[in-house]
Amino acid sequence: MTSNIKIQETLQSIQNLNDEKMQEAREYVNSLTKPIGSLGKLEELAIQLAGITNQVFPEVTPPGIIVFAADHGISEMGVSAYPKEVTTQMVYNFLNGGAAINVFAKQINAFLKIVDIGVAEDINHNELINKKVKYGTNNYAHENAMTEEDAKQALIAGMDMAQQMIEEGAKCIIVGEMGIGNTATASAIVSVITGCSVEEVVGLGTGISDEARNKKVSIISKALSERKPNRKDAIDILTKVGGLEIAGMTGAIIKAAEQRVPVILDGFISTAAALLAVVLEEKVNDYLTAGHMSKEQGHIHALAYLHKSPLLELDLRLGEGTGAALAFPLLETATRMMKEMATFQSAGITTESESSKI
Ligand SMILES: O=C(O)c1ccc[n+]([C@@H]2O[C@H](COP(=O)([O-])O)[C@@H](O)[C@H]2O)c1
Ligand SMILES: Cc1cc2nc[nH]c2cc1C
Repeated sequence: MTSNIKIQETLQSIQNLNDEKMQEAREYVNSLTKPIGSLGKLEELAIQLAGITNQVFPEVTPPGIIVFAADHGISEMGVSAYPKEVTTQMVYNFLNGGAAINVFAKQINAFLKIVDIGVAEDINHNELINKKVKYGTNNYAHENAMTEEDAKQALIAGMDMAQQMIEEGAKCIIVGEMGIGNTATASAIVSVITGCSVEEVVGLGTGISDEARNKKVSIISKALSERKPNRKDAIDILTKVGGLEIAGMTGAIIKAAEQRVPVILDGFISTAAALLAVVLEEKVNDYLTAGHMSKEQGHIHALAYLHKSPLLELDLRLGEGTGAALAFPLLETATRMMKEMATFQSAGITTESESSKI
C-alpha cells in the first residue's frame, strides 16, 4: 500500500462523535447526586468521552504514552538554550527511567514507549523503538526540512505506534516529544496554520534570552517567507518547515481518532501536531483534550485555534508528555464519576424539579 493510500484510508475512516451516546451521558450526568452542572468541566469530559468511545461508562485506563524524539536542523541557528546532542542524551535518560515522564508515567500506571523517529545519532538500547525516518531534519532556514515522502513516512510511523499501543490495551493516548529546537519548528507550524504572526507565537523554549528570542523570530519569519508552506496542506507544512517527532505525533493523533480512543495533548509542540491533524481532517478535533497550558507563549494561540481550554495550568514547559500525564487522572475521575456516583433516584434525594412542584 502506498503511503498516500494508508494515510487517506485512516483519515476517511474518522467518524463524528456519537451524538446519541453524548445525549445519554448528558442525561445520566444530570441524574447524579449533585446540582446540575456543578462538576463543571468534568461533566463535559464525561460527555465527550461517551461520544468518543460510544460508551456512556467508558474506560480510560491504562493510558499509553508515546514519546517521539527527533532532531532539528534549525537547532544549528542558536534557537535553543541547549545543544542538539541533548536530544540523544535525553533519549537515553528516558530509556534508563530517569526523566520526569518516567516518574509521571509510573504514577498513573501508563504504558510508555520511546520512539526514535529522527534523532541525529544512532541509539542502541533494547527498549528503544526504532522508527528513524532520517537523521534529523534539514535546516529549513536554507532548504526544505524533509521530502514529502519522509513526512508521510513519519506520519505513518506515528499511526503505527498508536495502533500498537491500542492493540496492547491503551484506552487513552498521550502524545509527548523530545527534540532540541522543536519550539522553533512548532512556532513556524502554528503561525502558518493559525495566521498568528511569528512574533506572537515564538517563545523562550528551553529558556533563551529575549535577545535570542528576537533572533529566533527573524529566522522563522525569513524561513516562512522563503519556504511558503500552504496553510491548508499539512504534508506541505511538514515538508517545508516540519519536524519528524511532530509528524509522528500527528500520525498517532489521527490513528487514535480513527480508533475512537481519546487523546490528551501535552504542551506547545504536541498542540502544533494536533493543528496539523485537524488540517488533515477536522473531525479529529473532537477526540482531543488539552492537558495543560504551557508557559510557551504561542500555546494559547494554538489552543484557541482548536477551541480548547486546558485542564491544568501549572507553568510547565517541559514537554515529554508530562503535562498530559498530570492531567490524565482528571479523565479517569470523569469516568469514575459516571460509574460510581449515586443517582438522585438510587440515593432517594429530591431533585430540583421535584422540589419546585411542591
Ligand atoms: O511542551 C512545551 O510546551 C515545551 C515548551 C518548551 C520546551 N519544551 C521542550 O524543550 C525542547 C524544545 O525547546 P527548544 O528551546 O530547544 O526549542 C523540546 O525537547 C520540548 O520537549 C516543551
Ligand atoms: C534537559 C532537557 C530535558 C527535556 N525534556 C524535554 N525537553 C527537554 C529539554 C532539555 C534541555
